[in-house]
Amino acid sequence: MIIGLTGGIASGKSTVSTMLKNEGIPVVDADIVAREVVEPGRSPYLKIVDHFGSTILHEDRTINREKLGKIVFESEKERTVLNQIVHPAVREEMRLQAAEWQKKGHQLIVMDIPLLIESELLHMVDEVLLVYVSPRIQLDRLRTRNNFSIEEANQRIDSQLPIDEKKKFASYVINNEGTLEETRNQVIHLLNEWKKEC
Ligand SMILES: CC(C)(COP(=O)(O)OP(=O)(O)OC[C@H]1O[C@@H](n2cnc3c(N)ncnc32)[C@H](O)[C@@H]1O)[C@@H](O)C(=O)NCCC(=O)NCCS
Ligand SMILES: Nc1ncnc2c1ncn2[C@@H]1O[C@H](COP(=O)(O)OP(=O)(O)OP(=O)(O)O)[C@@H](O)[C@H]1O
Repeated sequence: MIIGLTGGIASGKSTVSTMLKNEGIPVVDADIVAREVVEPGRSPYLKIVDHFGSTILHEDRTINREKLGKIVFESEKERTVLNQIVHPAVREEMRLQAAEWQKKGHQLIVMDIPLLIESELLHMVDEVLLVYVSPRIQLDRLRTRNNFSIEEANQRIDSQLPIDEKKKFASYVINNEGTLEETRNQVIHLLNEWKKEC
């Protein structure tokens, strides 16, 4: 069974995926894969430099994610260009990684995909697990973690489907508004449920 783990930016996907990994569940993480496929020399990297120019590079020619982030979260048009370059490579690599885990005998695999619903990737997973926090908590945690102004944080939140809309697509919801211990208890409860199904 492949579980798609999703949620809004800074809702706690990485927090939950770390808890799942600690319980021995393989997690394929779209954010990590999206970093790997834009390493210098890879095809998406070349396309990004071609479109956005070398001003978005650090001196060592790696991508300056802060600069690129500023451009794409200020412009839907530029974000669409970046998504069209990066997403096909991310999807392909994630499929390969999930297949590797299946070959090793794992029956339960989690794919952590922030844009699972927006990018119409629901066909890649059997069930959707949403990590939920209220929009207020989401804004506060995002601002604190990234040191963003309200405007910068809202740009990123507004680039995604609102978290309350995402809830409608979920078969399971973890409420991450409380303590980490409360979240961990929900993770363990779900794992027990899934293990019965596998
Ligand atoms: C814009 C980039 C350079 C900013 O990099 P940065 O290191 O600051 O952020 P990071 O990659 O860790 O992403 C943090 C979060 O931002 C959100 N986010 C990232 N990309 C997007 C996007 N294209 N649209 C909406 N939200 C996004 C997600 O919630 C993600 O978890 C980077 O996010 C990127 O290359 N995005 C395009 C690829 C993508 O869509 N990744 C998301 C999973 S496929
Ligand atoms: N239950 C919690 N209580 C307090 N802080 C939390 C809790 N869960 C997560 N956080 C904090 O909120 C922030 C966002 O969490 P996390 O990085 O897990 O979110 P994410 O959904 O993976 O983010 P992104 O979309 O950017 O990848 C982090 O700073 C994290 O430490």
